[in-house]
Amino acid sequence: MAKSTQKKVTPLMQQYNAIKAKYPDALLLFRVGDFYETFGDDAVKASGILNITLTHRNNGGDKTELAGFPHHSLNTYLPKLVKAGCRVAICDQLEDPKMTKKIVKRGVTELVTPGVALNDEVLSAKQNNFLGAVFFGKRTLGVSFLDVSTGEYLTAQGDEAYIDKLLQNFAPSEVLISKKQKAAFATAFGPDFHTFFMEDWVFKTDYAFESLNKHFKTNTLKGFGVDHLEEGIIASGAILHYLGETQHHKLEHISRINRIAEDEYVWMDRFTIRNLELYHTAFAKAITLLDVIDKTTSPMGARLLKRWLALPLKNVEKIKQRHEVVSYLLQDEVLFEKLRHYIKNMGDVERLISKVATGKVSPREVIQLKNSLEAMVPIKALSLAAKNEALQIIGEGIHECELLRSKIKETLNEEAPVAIGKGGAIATGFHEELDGLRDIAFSGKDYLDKMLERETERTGITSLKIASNNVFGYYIEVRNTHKDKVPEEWIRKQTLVNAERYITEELKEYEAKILGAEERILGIEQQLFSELVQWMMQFIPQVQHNANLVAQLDVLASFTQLAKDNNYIRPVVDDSQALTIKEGRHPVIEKQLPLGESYIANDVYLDRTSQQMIMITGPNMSGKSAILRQTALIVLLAQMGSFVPATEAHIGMIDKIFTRVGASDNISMGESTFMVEMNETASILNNISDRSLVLLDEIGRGTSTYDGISIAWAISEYLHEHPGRPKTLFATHYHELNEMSETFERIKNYNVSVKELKDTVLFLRKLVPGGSAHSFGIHVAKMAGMPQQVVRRATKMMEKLEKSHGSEELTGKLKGATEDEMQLSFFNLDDPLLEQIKEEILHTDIDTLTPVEALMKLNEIKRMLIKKKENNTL
Ligand SMILES: Nc1ncnc2c1ncn2[C@@H]1O[C@H](COP(=O)(O)OP(=O)(O)OP(=O)(O)O)[C@@H](O)[C@H]1O
Repeated sequence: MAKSTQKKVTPLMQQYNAIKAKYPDALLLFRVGDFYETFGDDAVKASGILNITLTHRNNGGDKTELAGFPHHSLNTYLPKLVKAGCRVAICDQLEDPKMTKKIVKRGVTELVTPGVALNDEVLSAKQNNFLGAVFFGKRTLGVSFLDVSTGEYLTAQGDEAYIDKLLQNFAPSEVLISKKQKAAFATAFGPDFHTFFMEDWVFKTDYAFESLNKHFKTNTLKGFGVDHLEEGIIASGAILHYLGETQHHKLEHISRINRIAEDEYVWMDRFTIRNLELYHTAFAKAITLLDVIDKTTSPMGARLLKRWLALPLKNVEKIKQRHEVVSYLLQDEVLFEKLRHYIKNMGDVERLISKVATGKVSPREVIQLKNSLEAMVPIKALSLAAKNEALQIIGEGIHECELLRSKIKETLNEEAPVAIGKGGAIATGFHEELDGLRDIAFSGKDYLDKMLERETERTGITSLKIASNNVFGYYIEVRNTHKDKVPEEWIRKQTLVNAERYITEELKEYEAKILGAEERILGIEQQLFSELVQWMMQFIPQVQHNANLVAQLDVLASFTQLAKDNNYIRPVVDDSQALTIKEGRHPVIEKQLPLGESYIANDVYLDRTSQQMIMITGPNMSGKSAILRQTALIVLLAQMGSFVPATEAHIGMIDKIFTRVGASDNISMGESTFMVEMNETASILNNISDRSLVLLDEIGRGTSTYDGISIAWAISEYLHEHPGRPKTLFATHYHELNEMSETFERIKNYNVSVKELKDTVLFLRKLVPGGSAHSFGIHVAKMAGMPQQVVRRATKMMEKLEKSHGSEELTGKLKGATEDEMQLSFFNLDDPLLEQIKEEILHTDIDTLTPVEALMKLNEIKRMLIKKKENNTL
């Protein structure tokens, strides 16, 4: 393309080149007549993604690639381009080609990017589509999220782990970053986000505060409770700037900005969210918790449920309120069914009202909005009548929007079309002139018949005919036999062999009217509709408020349905410190068991005084992970306000949930699996509180057995001795860890029971007190279909190993290591290298050392020792 500009270029291509130069990183859809065309590299890309024909046009001697599609197919093709990750600039004709002799004026009217989309085909009903921005400040990081399709605008700031967690929760489709911080972002959050880099000056404090105040028409952001979040606001400012750049200027629906209040929600880091498979899984087809619990019937409800799942509450009173509502709805079946019925019939009010704000709403959608608002009237009445405080509060909050509804009703036709240009949007009786024009345009035949009748009677001519043709327009035809009866005022237009054609004053007027009528009808309809939409803007906050309340009702009704369908019970969440779950089940696994099999429920009890840590041993596949995860999921469900899969659950409020799975699948990231595992674990050890729930699954698995056991032992010891006394479940293959309960009083051993048959094991999946004697990996290998030969050989090898390296030997050593013995013997050696190591350790300030640093140091020492060993053997 660049080359072609130097040669002789057509005016159209000159215009194209000028516009393209302004949007170099976007795919430009260039409207030419009835088509959107793409040229050059854009054409190659578009034809590949859209599977449309790529042709060439000879452009001043240069061959330029060309691919296009009809303009009315934009809704089909645009989503495909955006979903493929393209930024798409839509360049339209800004004037009517008929009105100009020169080249039509064109300009970009919208830049659609993955994070800024309003098109229903690009959006998914059940999911928010967030645009994110991240700013690395000197003290802290700022983050902001905006869903332009719903108007939700959020900000927060905190350390890297917190921002990481939020990015995971809100899963933005696009993240804005300053060009200068490109590398910092990639290092901190990895390569998985769709990013866009902007000039550094956009990320400035003054500019951000100014932009937000200007947008909200405020002098300060204090009213939103975000004015102290400087880094967060910088990120939010970048988002507003980006909206301007992408030609999104109608943003009335973004009426407030909210702080994501970190302290109100249960902390879960990204590993935990991933491990618990809350809303995404490692395998695309696997079922998530969200899939199982989502019984919402409105898109707003579905989106809010995901938010509640990502941000479970810590406030015991609020949690209780939600449980109250579910209890109430369970017991008042009639109310519940009615509420569900009305919510189900509701459109996506939140997105509909955003479309009003952005001026992209169609007449049919306005009718949908009205119908949804009508459904809110009974919802309000039902909620108010309920004998439940939380429901009543919701009922009180719902605006009936009567004025809005009646105005829409009187303005629009109930059967309004999808596009205003199709006509018939405005209701009959709303606009006198419009009605008159419609009469003329649509009841023309009737009018002419009446005129014919009148003129026949007046003139006494029996064979009169009124018709029209392209050349002469409307006329009255008189056969020659009646020529003498023609009134004087009729003007002759055309003479035929047997007849004369005339025009009358009335017919002339009628003709003028009818010719302009259709065009005029469309003009008036368009104007009335845009006046209506403009007028509706004042109701945006009310409608958004309603949408939010209905979303809450929908989620609470969804919890009710879930409890009904799956036999969940009401948990007790309070400020106590213990966790009691009786006959708990895994909400996802229990739905996936083969027909005829039932889930084996298990009890779990944890507290800070007698049973702080449970060491769960058991063979592979016995159900250890399931017990760990179900415990976390039950706590999560309870604290988001849902009932839980158990027969009893008493939960002393949990403020943080950590889960770690050994040897997770991060090998592809390049770090050694073990190091990743240790990094992940270290971040737990640094963040635990006295209300934390820690789940460790096979930690230490990523290294050799001895290393693994030592690490697992050290971590357990640390957690036991930590003043927070976090409640911990530790699943492990290493039955050697059972020895710990002898030394550490709050560690208790349990195992997932199995029955050993002649040469196989039967999984009973029951958690019972006591450790297990050995692991059963070989049995599982056999079950998995390993050849007999391999299984036999493995059994032999194990027997041999157990004889020569009794596991008692190892645990004995480990226990001994807690005394000073080993350290003394180590430091007594007077080798120069060991002397160096000794100095190194003595100069280490243990109080300020993080667990990761400790591991690095240990690794360093190990390397020195290995080197020495190699030198000695040489
Ligand atoms: N309580 C239960 N009732 C019925 N089936 C269960 C139960 N617990 C687990 N299962 C089934 O057993 C499978 C293995 O469970 P799980 O992954 O928890 O075992 P594990 O002991 O952690 O194994 P590994 O040590 O190999 O990780 C599950 O996928 C599930 O299908």
